[in-house]
Amino acid sequence: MTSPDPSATVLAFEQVERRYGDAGEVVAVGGVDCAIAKGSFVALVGASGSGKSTLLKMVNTLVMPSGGRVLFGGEDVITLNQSQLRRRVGYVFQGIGLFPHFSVGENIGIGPRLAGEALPAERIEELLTLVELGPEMATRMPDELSGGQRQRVGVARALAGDPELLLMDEPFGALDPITRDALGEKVRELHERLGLTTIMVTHDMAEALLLADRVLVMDAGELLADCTPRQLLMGEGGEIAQSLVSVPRQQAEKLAAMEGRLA
Ligand SMILES: Nc1ncnc2c1ncn2[C@@H]1O[C@H](COP(=O)(O)OP(=O)(O)OP(=O)(O)O)[C@@H](O)[C@H]1O
Repeated sequence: MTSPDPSATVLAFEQVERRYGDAGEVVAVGGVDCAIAKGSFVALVGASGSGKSTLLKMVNTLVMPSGGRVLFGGEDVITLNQSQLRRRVGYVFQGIGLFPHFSVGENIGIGPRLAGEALPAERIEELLTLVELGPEMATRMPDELSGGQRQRVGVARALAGDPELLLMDEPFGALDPITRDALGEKVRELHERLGLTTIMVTHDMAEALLLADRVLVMDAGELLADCTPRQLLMGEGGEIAQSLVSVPRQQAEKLAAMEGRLA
């Protein structure tokens, strides 16, 4: 496993804030400070509405901060060339977001195409292979795919520009648990193989503990905990983080108790 390199910060949030409403009364993200090391796989967890998506969207400027800065490779993202930024940052959207009237191959190549470059068929095939889909999928339409296959296409599309950073917003939310597990492991393997830095938003603490090497917990726009899975399992991170950890823990305990009764 490639270990994260704490000496090389690839992404830094400096007092990042995003407010909504005429008077800025809705605080979606309220002053987040955090540095992400090159090569790390970070899970961003927290209740619905805690600001996870907003924080992620400020990295590739889909949302602009109301205050503070997001630095990518040491530079403020809003000063970077936007099409280059979109190439360097792969984004897997919540709810997949494939274009229904474009084929799978066209969906995968949409980022480079918007930047004026057509992806060759071999590259599309290579990207499909990376996510374990056959080359024949390139000509299919999104509604001819299963949810898991669509999500694989979403990952292939995010990887099309050879990104340094992969952002995933609740990528496996709508999938059955078996497909979800398989895709999670696939993404972790691609993270290692392609030398990526990855941030994944998830509601599922078990998924975060199993896949990530660092877990950030958000609540009401604030970063409440920044722990390794081991630290969380040892009881660190505070009350809200521990209430999230207690969900998979109690499930595991109930299953173990059932197994005990069956034995
Ligand atoms: N465009 C917007 N206008 C007004 N309020 C917004 C807007 N986008 C987000 N918000 C508010 O900001 C807060 C954080 O939203 P955000 O989508 O970042 O949360 P989240 O943690 O990603 O939630 P979920 O897990 O449900 O996707 C919420 O209260 C939300 O209603």
